[in-house]
Amino acid sequence: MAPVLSVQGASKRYDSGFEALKSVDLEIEKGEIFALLGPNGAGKTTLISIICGLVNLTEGKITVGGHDIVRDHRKARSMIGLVPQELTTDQFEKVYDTVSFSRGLFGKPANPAHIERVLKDLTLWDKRDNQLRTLSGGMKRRVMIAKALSHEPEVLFLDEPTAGVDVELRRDMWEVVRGLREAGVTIILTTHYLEEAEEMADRIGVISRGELVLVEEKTELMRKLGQKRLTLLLTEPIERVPEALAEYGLQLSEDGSELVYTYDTRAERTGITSLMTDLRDADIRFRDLYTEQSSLEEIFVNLVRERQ
Ligand SMILES: Nc1ncnc2c1ncn2[C@@H]1O[C@H](COP(=O)(O)OP(=O)(O)OP(=O)(O)O)[C@@H](O)[C@H]1O
Repeated sequence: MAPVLSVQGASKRYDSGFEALKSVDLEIEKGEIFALLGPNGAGKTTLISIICGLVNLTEGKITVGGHDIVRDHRKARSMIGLVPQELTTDQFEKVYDTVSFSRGLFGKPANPAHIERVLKDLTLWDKRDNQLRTLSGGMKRRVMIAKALSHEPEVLFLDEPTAGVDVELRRDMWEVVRGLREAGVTIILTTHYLEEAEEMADRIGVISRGELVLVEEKTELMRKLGQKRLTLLLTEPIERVPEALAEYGLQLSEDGSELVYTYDTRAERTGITSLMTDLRDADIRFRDLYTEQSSLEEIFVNLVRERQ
């Protein structure tokens, strides 16, 4: 199946001469949730803005639903919904009116049944006659999503959907996004919250200094790049790690009762078997052990650091 979004060799040089994007290639399949991660200034907003037609492409080719974003701008744009970070709506307007007005901006004929479905999906139907200023922050965010969905786009961009919201609202937003995916919408979100990417995305792209340094299935990314930590709870505390075990780079807890061994799950040999033998030879015994996989956050920090 043809990808719903195709980005080929996309580069952006701002008038200042600054190269904000360097030949980015990316394909998004229909129905995916794709998370674009990157530190401040990495180029996330630039990429989204180009796809949405807000910033001009310097080089490359981008299609949305097969439509070229430059040559066939209107068609491409009509397939995209964009939920900006900021709430940009007249606070005195009513929910229903602002959502159906957004649809009109795309030159689409009125479709009350669609607006009703969108509002119901986002549990806004009961609030349809409320002025926006009377809604909670979470409800206002839902209205922004409803507006972006009003013209039946195939791809929805969410720019930092949960920036600065509390934990409860964040979980609520995740539910909304999952529901949208079930309804067949392809979702591309940018986030600083790794927990968010870890929780929701099917695939993750990491952008750093204008380069898409990695695109990977989330589970594969965790598996491939993840380091594991093996913690041994010692029977008797020790004062220091014996010289004979130096090669393992073990970390001893302050009270001397836990030893931590970090190993790479990608490596052919993890070194665990020989560590066990060497521990026995050094007469270090343990009463229990557990392993932990590093979080996406650690993976991400390591990856970006490697590139700097
Ligand atoms: N109009 C512009 N002219 C010149 N440089 C720009 C312009 N807009 C953005 N940049 C630069 O391009 C780089 C990428 O910016 P962009 O906003 O795409 O980053 P981002 O990944 O979205 O960051 P954030 O997470 O902070 O939103 C930054 O270094 C920024 O200063």
